[in-house]
Amino acid sequence: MNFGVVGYKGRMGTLIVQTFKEHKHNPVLLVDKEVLLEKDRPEVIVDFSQPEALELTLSLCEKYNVPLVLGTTALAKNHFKTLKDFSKKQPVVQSYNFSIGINLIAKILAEFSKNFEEWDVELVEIHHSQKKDKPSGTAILLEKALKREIQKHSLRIGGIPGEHLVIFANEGETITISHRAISRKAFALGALKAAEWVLTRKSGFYTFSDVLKEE
Ligand SMILES: NC(=O)C1=CN([C@@H]2O[C@H](COP(=O)(O)OP(=O)(O)OC[C@H]3O[C@@H](n4cnc5c(N)ncnc54)[C@H](O)[C@@H]3O)[C@@H](O)[C@H]2O)C=CC1
Ligand SMILES: O=C(O)C1=N[C@H](C(=O)O)C[C@H](O)C1
Repeated sequence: MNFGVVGYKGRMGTLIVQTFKEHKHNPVLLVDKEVLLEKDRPEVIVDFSQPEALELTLSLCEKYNVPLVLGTTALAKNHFKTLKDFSKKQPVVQSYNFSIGINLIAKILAEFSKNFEEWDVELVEIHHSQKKDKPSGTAILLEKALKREIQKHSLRIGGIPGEHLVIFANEGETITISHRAISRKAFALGALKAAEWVLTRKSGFYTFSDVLKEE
């Protein structure tokens, strides 16, 4: 497929271009701050950048009439509204975490949310010191899965690609559900799976769990 990447100079953008190329896909549209390289028409656009880029990203999706895979975090309500409006025309896959492991944990939390009602719960998320937002998008995703408010603690140290711990405790015991991304490749491969999948879809707003459901 011919693909486009917004944020192509970043940690994730660089790896997405590399990973997609390894799977024989061609980067034809590369976008970053003050850079727009248009070689050909993309069939899908992948955005791992900053929320401020979303307007430009959606205008490019409109221009080429193509779907979007969106990994950018720290989106506000108005961004979701714009995305949902756009998804009436073209499919959108949005996820704050494109790893298989986190999406499995979200499924477990959703399934057992009732069993944990009487337990205390807090979440610790640990990321590299360059990360701009806190709490992480994944912390928000996991809170939504559990269907209750979670106290969140954010650490920004070193080069850690991403670690999340959901800690439950009652008077006599604790349960910790944890996930560590040991490489950003996990997210890049997830974005690739989503990009290949979204080409087979009609319009609609999807998450990465929808992509994984159909495997
Ligand atoms: N959903 C997921 O699985 C994952 C999501 N992320 C998210 O992806 C985003 C990018 O993360 P990193 O690559 O680590 O950050 P980064 O800072 O290394 O890269 C971001 C890139 O976007 C560019 N950018 C910023 N504003 C822009 C704009 N207005 N227009 C065009 N380009 C713009 C920057 O110049 C930079 O090259 C963050 O929101 C992060 O939280 C990161 C990893 C996994
Ligand atoms: O910025 C990152 O690096 C990451 N961002 C996502 C998040 O905010 O949850 C996903 C992953 O944890 C890495």
